Amino acid sequence: MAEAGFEPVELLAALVAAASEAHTRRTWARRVVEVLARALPLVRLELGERAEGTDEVEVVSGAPDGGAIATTRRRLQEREIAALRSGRVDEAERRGPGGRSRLVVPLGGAPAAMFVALTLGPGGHLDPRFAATLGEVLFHLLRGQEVTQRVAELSRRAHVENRELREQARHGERERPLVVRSAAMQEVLRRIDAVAPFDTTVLLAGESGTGKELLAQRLHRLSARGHRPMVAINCGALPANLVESALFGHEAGAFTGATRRHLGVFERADRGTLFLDEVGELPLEVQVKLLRALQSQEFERVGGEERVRVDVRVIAATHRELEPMVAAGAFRRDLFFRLCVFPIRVPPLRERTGELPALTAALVADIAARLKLPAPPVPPAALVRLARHDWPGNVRELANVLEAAIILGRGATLALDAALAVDPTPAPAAAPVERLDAAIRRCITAALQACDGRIYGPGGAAQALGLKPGTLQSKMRKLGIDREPFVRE
Ligand SMILES: Nc1ncnc2c1ncn2[C@@H]1O[C@H](COP(=O)(O)OP(=O)(O)OP(=O)(O)O)[C@@H](O)[C@H]1O
Repeated sequence: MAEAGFEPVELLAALVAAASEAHTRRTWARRVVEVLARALPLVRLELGERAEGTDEVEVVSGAPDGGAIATTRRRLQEREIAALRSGRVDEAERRGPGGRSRLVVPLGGAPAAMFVALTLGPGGHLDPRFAATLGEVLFHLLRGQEVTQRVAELSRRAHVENRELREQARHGERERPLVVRSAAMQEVLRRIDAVAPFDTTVLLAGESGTGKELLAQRLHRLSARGHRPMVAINCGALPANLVESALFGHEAGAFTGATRRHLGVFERADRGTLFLDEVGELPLEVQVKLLRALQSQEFERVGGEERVRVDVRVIAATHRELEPMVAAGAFRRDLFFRLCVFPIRVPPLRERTGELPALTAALVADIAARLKLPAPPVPPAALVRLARHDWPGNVRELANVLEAAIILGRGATLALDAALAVDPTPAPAAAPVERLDAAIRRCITAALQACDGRIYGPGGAAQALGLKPGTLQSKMRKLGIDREPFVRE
């Protein structure tokens, strides 16, 4: 059965050759349009798929001569519904000058969920029986395209996951064991361990350097996703125009310089954990996109139309108080509630100075090993010196000071005085206005040092400060000052 102007068998062979290895529906549609347009006066091709349980259809459509392929959603037309129900080709002709015909070819038998609609220009005609055969071929090509797409997707995911896990393993070698001694941090750990097995979103709030990322790593490791990657992004480290692409990725050509498709952290963390560090720094316009992605676990890459579906567990961290930001309109209330499902406050180091001896010992051992130097001993006087400091940069600052002290003492001694002398953090005493609690801390630690950690009795710290021992102890509790490092046998 030959059609005017083309050889059906050749047409079908050309379709199979062109469309069998298309990776996406859009490429598939583009290739089918190109081949059909060589044989028929094709004006437009639509590939429709009925959205389950609705009278709506997702349409991928394209026209010949390099016309763009578009994806839309619309209501099904009466004739399309009838064709899908019967599984039979429907042909509608519009008469008059420039009259066109439109064939709706159901795919996959009756009732069908998919169709291809061909709009043909004047003189275009397709025998309905040939159109039905064409439908069968297109249906099988489409199934093939879906398999190709799935295989490509699985291979891409395996590749990404592999890379992330390798990266994580490299990072893990450097990951410090968490040192926790104080009651406050033990409570933090209890909360982390309790929420870990669930996919609940966790918000870690605490000053910079308090160990939020280390805690997020523990949370991830203890979760069912622990063997998959945890991908971290610092939302404050990128200019606003790049944050969106860092989160959701971009397609090639999305903006100047985007030469290749780039996967964002959402995709890289698929089936693992996404750690959104410094979430309070997110620009408002990105906050709304983040909220949508968190709600639906779906998003579009920048410059792309394809919806990407992921399965991520989110841990967010902030050194800023988000609630005042919400009140000031700098952080979206809805996003705040989305993130603040299970908040955990990580106390600053100055509220848990009791941990200093254990933390210092662990950090000195860890840093010395990394520097390939012997670990110097930590004399009690060094601990006293450390306990007097306010640690605005928390454990990170402590680690930095210890690293400098190990280097300056060449691994033999801990050259703390020299290290603290080069500490770029302005000492509270040098600041023009000192915070009241910092000043009180200084007085108390100085008295404890002078009294060898003794509180009661004559020559005790309470007497030296002119306070009742009970009052001193309550102030120490409030400021998290521990007397242990000052005690001398
Ligand atoms: N409890 C702890 N035990 C051992 N090391 C710790 C502890 N807390 C923090 N650290 C170390 O201190 C440094 C800072 O920790 P981390 O990066 O987790 O803090 P953060 O709160 O996420 O900081 P930021 O808000 O600036 O990102 C890291 O080197 C980490 O290994």
